[in-house]
Amino acid sequence: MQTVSENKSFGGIQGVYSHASDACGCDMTFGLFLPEQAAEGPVPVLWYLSGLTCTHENAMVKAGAQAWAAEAGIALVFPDTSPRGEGVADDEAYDLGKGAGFYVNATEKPWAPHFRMWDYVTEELPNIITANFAIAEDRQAITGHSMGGHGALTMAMRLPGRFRSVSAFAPIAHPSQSDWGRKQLAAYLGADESLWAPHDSTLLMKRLGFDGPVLIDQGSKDQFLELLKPEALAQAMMERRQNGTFRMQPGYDHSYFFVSSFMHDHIAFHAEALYGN
Ligand SMILES: N[C@@H](CCC(=O)N[C@@H](CS)C(=O)NCC(=O)O)C(=O)O
Repeated sequence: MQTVSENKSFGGIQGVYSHASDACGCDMTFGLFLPEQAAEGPVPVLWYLSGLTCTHENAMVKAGAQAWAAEAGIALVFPDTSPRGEGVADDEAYDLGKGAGFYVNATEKPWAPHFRMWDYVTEELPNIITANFAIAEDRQAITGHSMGGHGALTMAMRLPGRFRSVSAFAPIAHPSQSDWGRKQLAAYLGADESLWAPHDSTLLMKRLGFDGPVLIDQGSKDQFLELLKPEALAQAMMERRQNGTFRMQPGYDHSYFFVSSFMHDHIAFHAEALYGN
């Protein structure tokens, strides 16, 4: 693992690190904020998964999360959204290929050799951060924005016991029924839609739910509402009687101005779950 940069931030350190990834078969870069409490011993961690077109950097510089994470004594991890590098397949469209890994393990050409973001985020990167930093493995929570909200929700529901709480900002909530989903799941996983279901939060909510608290925020003026399908997830949460809160936030769009407006709420929500018994 190489240190790309380390900057003091709110008493802690905002680092950027790169490493050779076995899962993705290329070099990967991630951001990690460690609060100053990490000097005393392992701290809880909140994963933040980003959306389409993002790298590790967007949320790290625009979500305004470090101040609240420092206050709560929580580390933040900002993974990249896809494999990178010259030998990695890509598409001209912004919503497929690089910057659009959709947090799945691709099985189809030309994506299969590198696009293994599910394994990267759920297996390889957790091992790297717990081996190298003062992170409490038994106190993890996860959140994300848009495609990252989709990743956070699917990981939380499919890995019971891993995360104490899950939240999402404007998640892609029902990708198997959306143009933000059908195209990508077909490209990465093939035409058999039964293989898409484990990557659809609405279907997972109906089938599995989450054994912990859920918080979803969605802007009412989000320009991608028709693609995100928040009402499908809200309905599934009700049907499941899921422990959770779904908030429509009047007037907010899809941007990081929306994400940063509610970041304090999300970190406080996760802190309660992470510091409880
Ligand atoms: N570029 C696309 C939208 C992509 C987009 O909105 N990406 C969101 C996540 S889905 C984002 O976080 N973009 C990067 C940023 O705002 O920093 C478009 O204009 O249609």
